[in-house]
Formats: sequence, structure tokens, C-alpha cells
Amino acid sequence: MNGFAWGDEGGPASNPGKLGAQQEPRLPSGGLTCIRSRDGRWVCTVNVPSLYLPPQLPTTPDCCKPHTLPSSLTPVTAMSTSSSERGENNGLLASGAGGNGAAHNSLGTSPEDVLLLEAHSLTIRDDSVTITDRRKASKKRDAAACCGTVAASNGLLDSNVSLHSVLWARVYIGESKSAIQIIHAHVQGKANPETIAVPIQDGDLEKADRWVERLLERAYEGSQQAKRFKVLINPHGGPGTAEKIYKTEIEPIFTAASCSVDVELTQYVQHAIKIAQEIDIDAYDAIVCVSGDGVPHEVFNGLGKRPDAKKALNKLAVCQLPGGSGNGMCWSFTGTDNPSLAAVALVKGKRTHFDLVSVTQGDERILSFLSQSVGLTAELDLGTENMRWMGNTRFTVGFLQRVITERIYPAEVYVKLAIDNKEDIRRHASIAHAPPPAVDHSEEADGGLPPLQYGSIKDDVPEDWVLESHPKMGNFYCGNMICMSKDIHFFPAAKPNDGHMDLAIMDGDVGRMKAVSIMLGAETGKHFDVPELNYRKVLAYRFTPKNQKDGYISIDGEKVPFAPFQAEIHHGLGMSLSLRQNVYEGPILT
Ligand SMILES: Nc1ncnc2c1ncn2[C@@H]1O[C@H](COP(=O)(O)OP(=O)(O)OP(=O)(O)O)[C@@H](O)[C@H]1O
Repeated sequence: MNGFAWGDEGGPASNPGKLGAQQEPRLPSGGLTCIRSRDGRWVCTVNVPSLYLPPQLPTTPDCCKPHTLPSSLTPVTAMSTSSSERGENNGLLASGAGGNGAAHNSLGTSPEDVLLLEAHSLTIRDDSVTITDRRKASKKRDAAACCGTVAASNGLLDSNVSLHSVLWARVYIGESKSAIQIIHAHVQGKANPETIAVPIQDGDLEKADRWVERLLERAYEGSQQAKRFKVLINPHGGPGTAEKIYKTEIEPIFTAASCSVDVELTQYVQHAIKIAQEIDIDAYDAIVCVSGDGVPHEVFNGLGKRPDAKKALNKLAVCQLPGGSGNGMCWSFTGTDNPSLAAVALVKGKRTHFDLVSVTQGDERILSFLSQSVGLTAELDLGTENMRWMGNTRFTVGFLQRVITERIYPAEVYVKLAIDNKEDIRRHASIAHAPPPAVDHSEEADGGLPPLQYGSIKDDVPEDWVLESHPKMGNFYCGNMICMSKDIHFFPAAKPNDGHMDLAIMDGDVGRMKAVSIMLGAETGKHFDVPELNYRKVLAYRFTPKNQKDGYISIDGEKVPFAPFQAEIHHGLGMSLSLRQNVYEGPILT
């Protein structure tokens, strides 16, 4: 064992009594060894597993014989991490992506992860990169080795940046000075690009180049570097602030990450359909909609109208950054509606297939990526337009207004069931990896949209579909994504690419308190267990309104005629970028 040491005149504060009488090393449960030195001071070492140890180092500091501790072997517990990286990041940077590099660091780093310069050492760790001032560090270590004084203070390491927040790195060659520049997202409420510059000598340029390449590889593991974005901004989306949000919060992140951007404002309703129909799919990696859910809905449908629809839907990731009031897609894939944090998630995002749904109504075939709803939810989507200025709050106010009336929306529903009980759904949701896409999504795949497996609304209902009468239906809600808007994880069992739609039906007469508790439970996914919520996984369904002349039907938040419609899933037909591959961000069903 070995480690850093610190001294204290009175012995370790946490355990002075036990250690006071001992001259022999003891090993308390925390992996700490404390001995009293000749001058009466207590010196403690943190025990680090032997994997840390360079063979030439003794197991305890050899008094007055200073040695150099390679920075790659610096005990991880000694690292300092800025408060912003620890938690003020809306959960995004602190996830598996590693907000606190120190806590997650593992024991080994390979030689190419370490760059030793004259004054600094730079080390790529499991989920962070550390930059150490070697002179400062070695002075402190020498002092510790000789005198048993402080070496494990925060001053030992100068910078520790999570790999997730590394946006770019380069070797900058100036006329008189050269430097490695590490551009990272510094998070304080929002993410701001900041540059760390580490001076390098001319003789180090080659190895610096190699190290920078290695850093970018590690920082972008599983993800493409320097993505090419077609950005569509709806200047009228949500509260009408999308353009400003893009300029102030999103563009700086894209620029810092060396992404190329081609920005276009949508000019009119359905403009995004035309753009997606005509876009050169080889020129971009993703279409990023800074908008509500309406623009990505149009983009999917524009891509779906192309003769090479399948290829286009596979090639181009379609993403949303928050420019609307719900921003369900942004929440589901990035876990936030903070524009700059979501932008970091896209820049570092991993390609994830996800399921799309074909909805047929009359002669139309519409692609749906988010949800179809009738009753309460549709009213919230479409009947609260006059409250758009409230942003996300309009859904809460709208809900409270409507739940009082306990309205019902009678309907007849045919379903093609996949999983029909909550226990099995829970089990399904706990499977970590999604099955592979059921359709051919290879780059070579060509042709328009996949054919409808169950026919359209104009065809007879297939024989194995189950007929359900819902004379008191209050809410019909079918979705593909876990999160519909902030704090509404209505489909906690949804997975991006499981080939199922999640269908939730609730009667209108369950009682106001029950309805409120279901909506409140959606924050954590607890509503899933409420018996009054009928939750199934389905492959297809047909919805027919009964005994009503008019009402709202919402497809991805867009109003369609109040008439029968039919829906079926297309396994993994769509593509997006997600913080974690094949995973939605949100509560996990336990
Ligand atoms: N320049 C424009 N003028 C008018 N309408 C537009 C314009 N650009 C896009 N639209 C339309 O705005 C509609 C809504 O778009 P979007 O989803 O971005 O915002 P939203 O509906 O306000 O968002 P949310 O549903 O989250 O409140 C879409 O149908 C789109 O066609």
C-alpha cells in the first residue's frame, strides 16, 4: 500500500482516542494507516491498492529521499473537483458520463494516456482528464516525504475536467509560444465553453499531437467528433424565444465543439417538411430542431415522404433542443431542457435508433415520433394554446382546469397487444439492452417507408386484434418516449428501440383526486402502479371516437381531424442522438 500523507499534532481528529496510545500502524476500516512519527506528530497514509504502485516506490514514504510520483498514479481521492462539476449541472454531467471524475476513476491508465511535459503532466483517466503542475506537486510531495506535512490538499492537482465536458482539444502553435488547448463545458447553472491552455515546448509537439488525438478519442468514445448539424429554428415555437436561445446558449457550445452548423429559420407552417424532403442527407449528421415538438414532427414526415425515406431516416439523426413548451424529445434523450446542457449532450451524443409510428387517418399516412392522444392529454396539448406564454406551466394549469369537469370521451379501441400486464412490462423495462432493429437500416437500405404491416384505417381490422369498449374514457395516451415534458415521465417503461408503443388508458370518472395523483405520480413514474391506469405495450391499435361530434386528437402535439385513426409501430426506423446509447433519461421502473 502507499498513498499521500498528512500530519496533525493531535492525531487524526476522527479517531484520536484509539490511535493515541499506539506506535504501531493500524488499519481502520477506511483504509487509513496512522503512525506517530519521532517528533510526536501523527502521520496517516491512505491505502491505495497495489495496482497504483510503481515498482520503484517504497510502501511508505522514505524520509528525506524525495521521489517523483508519476501523476498517473496520483491517488484519486486527492483530486479537486469544482463545485459546478459536482452537481450544478441538471443531472446531465453527473450521470454515467462522469461529473465527478475523482469518484469514478479507476486504477489504471495506459502510457498513451499520460503526457509528461516540462512543467505539467496531463492524464486521461476513466472519465476525466487531469492537468497537474508538476513543480508545485513535487514540492508538496517533497515536503510531505520529509516532514509528514500536507501533501493531499486540493493544491496537488490543478484541474480535473470530466471527459463528458471536454468539447474539443487542439495543439495551438503560436509564433513564440505553443500550447495544448482543452475546451470544455464549464457548468454553473448553464454550460459555458472555457479553455485550459497548457504551454508546450517545440520538442513536445509531436507527442502533444498524439495525446490530443487520444483525448478526443476518449472524450468522444461511441460518438462522432465535430458533427455536422443542420439547425432549424422555429422563431415562433413555444414562448417565442428559440432564436435567442440558440444564439446565446447553443451556438457557443456547437462552435466550441468544432461542429459545423448550417442554420435556417422556419418561415411558415410545414416549412420543415419541405426542408427535410429536399435536404442532402450526406451533407449532415443530424437535423437539430430548436423548437417545440412540431418541427421534429415535420422533419420526420418530410424525410418519410422521400423516395429514399428509409435510408434518410437512418442516416440523419433528428434531434430537438428546447425551443417549445414541452420539449419531450429533448428531455427523453438528454435529460434536461437547459439549452446549453442539452447542446453538450448532442455534441457528445450517441446515435440511437428509435421506434417511429405510422398513423393512418382518411387517406393520410403520418409519421409520429412522440405520442398520439385523445381526451385529457389532447386537450392539454391543443386546448391550451392561449396559454402558450406560460411555457411549460400551461400544462399544469390546463390539467387542473379540466380535471374538475371529469369529462369523458367514449371510444372503441382495437389493440394488437404485445405485453398486457404490468408485471411483465416491468420485467421488460429492466432489460438493459434493446433488441436490434427489426428492419434493415443499413446505409445501403433504400426505398420509401416500410409497408404497413396491418393495413390502414380503411382496411378491415385484423382478426387477432382485441376489441375494447371504453364508454367512460377520460384519457387515451399512446407514446414512444419516456418523457412528454418537464416532470411528466408518463411512459416510464418506454424504450427507444423496443418495437412497442406504450398505451395508457384511464377512465374519466376515476375521481379528481385519483386523476391528480396519477398526474403527480408521472414525475417519478409511480403512476405506473396505480390500478386505475391501464398500461400496456402494443404493436398497433385502431381508435374510433363514439358519441361525440367534435374533439381533439393530437399526433405529436399537432391537431388532426376528429375521426377514426389507426397506428402501428416501426421498430427502430428513426435515428436520434442521445446522452447514453439506446437509453432514455428518466426514472427507472423498480
Ligand atoms: N415561421 C413560422 N411561422 C408560423 N408557424 C411556424 C413557423 N415556423 C414553424 N411554424 C409552425 O409552428 C408549429 C409549432 O411548432 P413547434 O412545435 O416548434 O412549436 P410549439 O408548437 O409552439 O411547441 P410546443 O408544442 O412545445 O408548445 C409547427 O406546426 C410549425 O409548422
